[in-house]
Amino acid sequence: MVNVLDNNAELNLSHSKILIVDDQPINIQLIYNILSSDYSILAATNGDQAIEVCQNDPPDLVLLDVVMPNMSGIETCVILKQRLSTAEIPIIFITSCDEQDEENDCWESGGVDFISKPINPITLKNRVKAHLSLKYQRDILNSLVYKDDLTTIFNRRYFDEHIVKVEKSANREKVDAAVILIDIDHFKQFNKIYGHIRGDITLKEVADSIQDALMRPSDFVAYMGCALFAVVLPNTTPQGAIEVAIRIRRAVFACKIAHPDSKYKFITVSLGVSTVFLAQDKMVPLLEDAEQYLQQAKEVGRNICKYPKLG
Ligand SMILES: Nc1nc2c(ncn2[C@@H]2O[C@H](COP(=O)(O)OP(=O)(O)OP(=O)(O)O)[C@@H](O)[C@H]2O)c(=O)[nH]1
Repeated sequence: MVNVLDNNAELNLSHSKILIVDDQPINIQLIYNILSSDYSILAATNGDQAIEVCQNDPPDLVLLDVVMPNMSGIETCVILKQRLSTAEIPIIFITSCDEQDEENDCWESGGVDFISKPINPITLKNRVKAHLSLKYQRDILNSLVYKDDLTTIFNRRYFDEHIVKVEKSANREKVDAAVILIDIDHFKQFNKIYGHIRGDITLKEVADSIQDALMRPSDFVAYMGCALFAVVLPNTTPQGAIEVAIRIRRAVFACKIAHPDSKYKFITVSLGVSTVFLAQDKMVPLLEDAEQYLQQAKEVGRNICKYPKLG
């Protein structure tokens, strides 16, 4: 069990990644010189680039210049806070202005702190360390609350809380989203043959192969209990979701975990895919829908994906 209140937390901060966002390369260089001996540094010279980096390679902290051409730091922060995959990244503003209005904008847009220019290296180092420590401790708490002990992937509680956000955001922004339900076939029999300890190891192996089949940082898989897994794919077309489901089915089969009582002779999974279509005006309960397709997959012989007809 990890000790959340461990005073040695700073030992782990050296793995932290910090994104510096400033339209002036000389300012990036200045901050880089102060922090690069303690942390890994990423850099972006405008808001669009910063958002792209946060989505594809999420940093532990962003140092964001307020005044930038095209998209300001405040606008960039608002977008990062709106998106599910980037909302939790702490943002410290770097500001050259000492007006109260700008300070208020920094807080209101979702920043956790701000540092005034000219930068005092000691202040920068201490603020960064303080916010990384907070994030580190929050990550540990989240992992205790939201991770499944056996499989180490997300648990049912995480799924329940996040599916609501994904469904709402898909309907509000009129983007696609999908859920894939995955059930291990004839697992009762597998436990009977090999025992529960081997069964547990197999659950972990299946969880790992599903996780490895997911390519985007915003995708996630949760263990729902009873050999059932749920994958959530925000911002994914129905066609894309079906491709992921097929990839998962193949990945699990490719593990070649012997199962003498299966007609395929190896552990297989059945999958049900449910999708929210772009611009659809009614809310589709993704989980219930996926459950029906999973049932169909079980009925037609297992080791298969079932999904809605594409229009
Ligand atoms: N080893 C192990 N087994 C578990 C765990 N949780 C649930 N199971 C077993 O997983 C099996 C799930 O069975 P079901 O999904 O109902 O049925 P099945 O035998 O897989 O058959 P089909 O799903 O119809 O292919 C049950 O036998 C549970 O006891 C666990 O944490 N560890």
